[in-house]
Amino acid sequence: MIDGKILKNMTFDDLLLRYPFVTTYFDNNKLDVEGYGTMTFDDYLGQFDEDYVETWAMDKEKIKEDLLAYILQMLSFLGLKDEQSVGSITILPGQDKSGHKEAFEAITIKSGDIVSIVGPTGSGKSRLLADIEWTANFDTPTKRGVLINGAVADTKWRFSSSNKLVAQLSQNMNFVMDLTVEEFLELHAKSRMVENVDQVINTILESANQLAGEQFMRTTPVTALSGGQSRALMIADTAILSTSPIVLIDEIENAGIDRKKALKLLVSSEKIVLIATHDPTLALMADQRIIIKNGGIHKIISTDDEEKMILSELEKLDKIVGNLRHNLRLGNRIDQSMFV
Ligand SMILES: Nc1ncnc2c1ncn2[C@@H]1O[C@H](COP(=O)(O)OP(=O)(O)OP(=O)(O)O)[C@@H](O)[C@H]1O
Repeated sequence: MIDGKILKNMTFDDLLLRYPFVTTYFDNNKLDVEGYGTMTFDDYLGQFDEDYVETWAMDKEKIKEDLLAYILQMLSFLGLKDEQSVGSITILPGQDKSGHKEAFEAITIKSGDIVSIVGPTGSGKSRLLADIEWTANFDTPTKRGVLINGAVADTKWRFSSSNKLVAQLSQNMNFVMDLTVEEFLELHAKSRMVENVDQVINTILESANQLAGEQFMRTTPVTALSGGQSRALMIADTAILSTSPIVLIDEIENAGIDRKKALKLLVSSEKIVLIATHDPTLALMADQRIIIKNGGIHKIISTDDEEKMILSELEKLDKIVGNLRHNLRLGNRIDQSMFV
């Protein structure tokens, strides 16, 4: 949700990614923000000393208020206002496959949170994601309820194709159209009515290439992208251009993409990220994990310090496995030295 907090917490890079149109505000107000990407707006204003503020009659509070008002106005103009305002979702208990009531009161997930969903094959992980996508109102096989901002969801989320509550990143990302990466991103950026299409394409391409092992270019046809590259492209595109406040991921397989960076990119844009996974590294990257058993939510575990420590060990192991994979791909022999 948009309030003064974003000026305190978001860096310029984040602000520009989330609300690319703010560059116009900075230009109009003669604020030179070039080179301050890692700074927050509050910190940026903080560096103007009293003399400067007096000489130029700078009203810092007004600048902040106006920036927030500008963002809200632009979002409303672009028809994005409602989509931006999902601050939390709440899951209310239903029943498992045997009809037993789920033993929790309510699970609330806030924007910027990552939640993993684990459980045996066929236990109901995808079903939970589907309940969220459908904003279940005790009318799905699980009889769960899903609230948006603590209230029963507006039916617009269910039936509107432009007001998408959820962006899905599924296992298979096969492009069928004959477009280059640039053309694909341009189409998407234009449909979102962003101002600085070229800059947004650059940002997405840069982010995607940071996630993918093998680099690709603007001119690469989307049909020529590898599994990992297309996944990286879709993740960067979702984080930067999609206005859906919730991202549902049905397992990011290990297709050579940096999964930690990918999750970071998604949550940096204040999205709620839910990820169904069998992978321990991904499960522990989440702040909380939901354990599903026989179709019901069986337990909710917060990732504690010990698990976070184990996560960093797991990441080292993943690195070793990644290196082995790389060597296998290059046709090298595997030897003991690769295990350190
Ligand atoms: N509480 C429930 N009541 C009735 N049916 C359920 C319930 N939960 C899940 N199911 C059904 O069980 C089947 C398997 O569930 P689902 O596909 O969600 O499993 P999964 O954990 O995602 O499996 P996998 O790990 O193989 O992807 C689906 O048909 C789903 O609709």
